[in-house]
Amino acid sequence: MPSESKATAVHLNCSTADKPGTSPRFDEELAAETTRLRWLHGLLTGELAAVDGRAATARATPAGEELSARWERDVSEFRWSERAGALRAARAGLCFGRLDQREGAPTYVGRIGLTDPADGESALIDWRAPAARPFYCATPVTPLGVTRRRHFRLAGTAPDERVATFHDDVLDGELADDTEAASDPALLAALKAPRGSTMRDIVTTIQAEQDDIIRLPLAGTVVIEGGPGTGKTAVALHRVAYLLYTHRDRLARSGVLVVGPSAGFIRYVGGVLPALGESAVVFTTPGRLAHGVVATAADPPEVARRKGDLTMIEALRRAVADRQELPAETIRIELEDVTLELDRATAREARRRARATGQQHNAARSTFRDTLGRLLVDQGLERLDTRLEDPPELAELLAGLNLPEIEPAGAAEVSAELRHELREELRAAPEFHEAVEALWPLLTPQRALADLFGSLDRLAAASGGPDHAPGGSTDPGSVDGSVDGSVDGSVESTDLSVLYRAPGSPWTVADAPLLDELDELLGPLPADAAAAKSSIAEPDARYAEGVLTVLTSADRDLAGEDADELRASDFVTAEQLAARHVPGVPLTVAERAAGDRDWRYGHLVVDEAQELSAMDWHVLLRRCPSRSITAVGDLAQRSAPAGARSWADVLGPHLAQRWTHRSLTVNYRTPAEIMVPAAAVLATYAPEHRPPDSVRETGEQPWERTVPPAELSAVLSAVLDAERSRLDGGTLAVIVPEDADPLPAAVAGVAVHTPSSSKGLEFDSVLIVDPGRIREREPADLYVSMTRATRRLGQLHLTS
Ligand SMILES: Nc1ncnc2c1ncn2[C@@H]1O[C@H](COP(=O)(O)OP(=O)(O)OP(=O)(O)O)[C@@H](O)[C@H]1O
Repeated sequence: MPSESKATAVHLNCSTADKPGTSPRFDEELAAETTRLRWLHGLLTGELAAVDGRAATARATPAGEELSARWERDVSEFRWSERAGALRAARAGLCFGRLDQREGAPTYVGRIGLTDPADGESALIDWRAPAARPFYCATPVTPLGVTRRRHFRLAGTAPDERVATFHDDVLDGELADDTEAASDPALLAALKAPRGSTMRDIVTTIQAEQDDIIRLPLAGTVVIEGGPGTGKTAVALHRVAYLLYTHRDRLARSGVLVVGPSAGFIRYVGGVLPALGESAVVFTTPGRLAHGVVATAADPPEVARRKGDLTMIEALRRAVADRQELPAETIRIELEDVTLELDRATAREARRRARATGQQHNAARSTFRDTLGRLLVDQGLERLDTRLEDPPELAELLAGLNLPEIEPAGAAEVSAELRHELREELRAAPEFHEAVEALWPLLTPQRALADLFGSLDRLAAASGGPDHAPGGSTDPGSVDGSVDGSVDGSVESTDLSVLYRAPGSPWTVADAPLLDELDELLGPLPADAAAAKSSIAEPDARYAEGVLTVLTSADRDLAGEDADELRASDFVTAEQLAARHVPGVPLTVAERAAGDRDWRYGHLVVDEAQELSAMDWHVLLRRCPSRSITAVGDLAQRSAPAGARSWADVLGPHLAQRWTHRSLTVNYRTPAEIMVPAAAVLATYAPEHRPPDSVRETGEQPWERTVPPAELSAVLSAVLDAERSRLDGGTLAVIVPEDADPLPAAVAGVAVHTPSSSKGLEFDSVLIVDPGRIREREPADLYVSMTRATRRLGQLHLTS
């Protein structure tokens, strides 16, 4: 770009009424902006070619056997490929704004930062850079040095995009008018546009109150609360992009975990971060919190409440301790010359020693088995010794003869040999192994939980209390510690019988954190642990050690003097890193993190956070030791029985007072006409919550109709036909009660949701069938359903 046009700052006060063709001056400027946009595309194309070339060169570089060379090559290839990905993602809609300052040349704001190679000056500012902040925050009252902000509307496809039109906010002294958000044409155009099947990013129109939250510091936990449509999800996702940009060195390695309410929601929002050029993100749902399990079923409310309570942590510890049993009757093990008796005292001693190791249940089993074996061999030796002794009469006679003491020749050897024989025999005895399996079984979380919920006795033992000592015994002396030594029988008992269910029942969402907690208590099966260890080749382990050293020293540089900062080694061990590193397969952080239960993320985002139970939070926080968390939610939309009634209730036990609260108040989704009846529903069950203020009106009133069930099919068919014809490329959804009867064929081809599956989503047109039933079950569900609509809402009531 020639430098004089780069420096030109034409202070033309274009009103929002300006359109191409309405003034020669406007058209001239439009052409100049398009020229500049094309120049920026040229820069991007040039950088992309250079970066692709560097990635290819790095890939082709032979690194030999030298581990540090391999590390350097891999890092280099990864970094160049990452930049190439970000450049590609930024092509569409590359530059969307311009800032004219009181001094100096105008700056251009876009989806990525670009530099002019001719002079090394910044040609385009990344929207996340501090210099771009005035684009979102400057107001006539606080102009932040900006005299004019220009929003571009682009047309065409990259690299041939053009500026179709632009709109200026004049922030300069007397010329400035205090423009309301609602009169921002770029925002209104974005809000009026028909919705697609996936969420779009909002980089071009982020509002000041949203930008404030997006740019909050990385450290600490923030709860963002706001009514439906206030942009909580959008803000949380853009905050992730901002954090990855600002703290790339730290977060791109550890990744960010985003938890959303459903798989449908994740599909809906999953494209936003890739579109912003970010990939180090893992998405999951509460039903997937346990490794290897996808739980979708729901529990009855009282069961979900109980499962979501933190008392389950202690109950599960007791349930695991209960699997470390004493035999009800003495178990006899017949060996060749002697019968061994595995009685309660022997088992108790072996259990005491195994528990004292402090290891997880599955790892501690080998101590239990080996101790039991040793005690039984001792018992066998004792029994054989006694049997070999002379009868008492003979011993008396021999004593009377007063013969000199005869040293038993090689007694020690005889005993060692005998011990060896007994040990081998015991090792080969199936009864011994059956006894070990019965008294201290190897357990997966799934088996442990299914066994627990399928047995009233086990549930009683896990409930605690004086009558239910874990470990198959009411003998108080038998409760001698736990897997981690913390079960002492003193914790208050909880009646868990409500959790009983028929064996073979599907996993529920509320089971997921319990399975994860059990995973923590049980640990891997020894075979898995051994396999994981042996699969780590020696050079890979050394490679990982090297990586860890580099990362840790880089972290130290980043962390400065702050002793509270976590280092790479706080998150991973070299062994874990090696296990995650597959030579020759450069997995992304997201891929590696998603496949690793023990991965510790650098930041955690929880969407629809009001739905999470205390147990969900408990297991999630384990994945984020830095407690760098963004939680977004709305207590008025809570329908999960174990969800949050107050943020202090769910966060207090984990974070005490160490979290902050921010609010969003403007509804960018639901038009005012729809918010009126939605607010009326809210007032019936949560009058303490203020509905958000809609940013726009559409002039279209929501409608309601009552039909007899027999006519539902015909009415639905007619209504849906009419809606389809008005969609104009937008989206339509029917929302039915959670326990609805199958819908008539008329809805074929239309997205059908329940209130819970519609959480976090939005559609241009929403039709609610049988709202009375939805409300009867959970009034918040009706509020959620009504506020999914961006344009039209209809409700079909059924006569009883
Ligand atoms: N600044 C903005 N510019 C353009 N669109 C926006 C802006 N803020 C929010 N929106 C749009 O408003 C809609 C609602 O946003 P979002 O889904 O993030 O709200 P929410 O608070 O998470 O809603 P809910 O709690 O109901 O799920 C989305 O289409 C989003 O893209």
